[in-house]
Amino acid sequence: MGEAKTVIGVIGGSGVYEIDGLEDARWQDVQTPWGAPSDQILTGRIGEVAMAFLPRHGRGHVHSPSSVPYRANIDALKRLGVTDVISVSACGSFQEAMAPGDFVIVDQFVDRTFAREKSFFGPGCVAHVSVAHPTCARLGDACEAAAAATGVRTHHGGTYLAMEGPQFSTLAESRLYREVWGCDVVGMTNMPEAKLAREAELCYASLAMITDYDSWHPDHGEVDVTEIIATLTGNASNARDLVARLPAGLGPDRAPCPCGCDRALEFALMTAPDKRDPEVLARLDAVAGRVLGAPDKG
Ligand SMILES: CSC[C@H]1O[C@H](OP(=O)(O)O)[C@H](O)[C@@H]1O
Ligand SMILES: Nc1ncnc2[nH]cnc12
Repeated sequence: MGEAKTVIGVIGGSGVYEIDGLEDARWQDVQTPWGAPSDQILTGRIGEVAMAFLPRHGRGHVHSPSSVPYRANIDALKRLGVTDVISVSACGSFQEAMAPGDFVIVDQFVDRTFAREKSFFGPGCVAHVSVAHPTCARLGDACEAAAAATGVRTHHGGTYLAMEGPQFSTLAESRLYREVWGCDVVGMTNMPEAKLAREAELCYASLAMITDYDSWHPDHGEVDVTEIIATLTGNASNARDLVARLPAGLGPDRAPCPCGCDRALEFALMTAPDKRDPEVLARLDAVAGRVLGAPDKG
């Protein structure tokens, strides 16, 4: 058996609709059993490492946080052979020290979203994976090393409050998330994305780009899109710079994930083999193919 190869998937959030330095670049359609992804996927390589880039909201920002086809996006990346997913996201900050322009390598989430499909599994094939540690430490460390090379101030570790949106938080919510729940950043998209990546046995790291102080900060007033776009315009190139440095850090040859992200389904399937629905199994061919084996053609 050949050695496993790294394939980096990048999900670009608000303000990040392209990546730099890609050779042999080509936009391609990817079909999935969960519908169409947010857009075509840009594939190519940086040096010896294969890359796949997907703009989360689509080019031209056509999807709202609630309408992003999260399952199709993760399935499509898995189908392309992606092993490691870097999510890039614009976020509000709940911490004075996490200032607009900074990066945060997020490692925990509070999921307050409620109007999204959150699992690949369900009736016909039930599974329960652990998301106690929802991000990959190895990939997070690689992001931190790449971030250090960009020179951007970077905070290692932080809790991301995922809200449904599309409206920003009320002042009372902003204070609750900051003062009572102790969250560090707020955004609208990393859930269920991170949970689905875990179900698909993909390593997942989240790079938050701080764009604002949400609404709690007495000196900064309430957040609005104009402020966010102004910050993104000045800083999105830093995220692209970080992404372009990742392949050199991760390298082309891939050892099994020390955190076990790539084996998340090992003991997760609950439905007895003779009770599993063949149609449901067929939809799981990419995300759970490793544990389910080839679908039954009969
Ligand atoms: C443009 S402001 C709100 C918007 O920006 C963030 O998107 P993403 O996480 O994809 O960078 C936030 O989650 C909202 O969707
Ligand atoms: N303050 C904020 N709340 C939610 N999502 C955001 N994305 C960027 N800033 C945000």
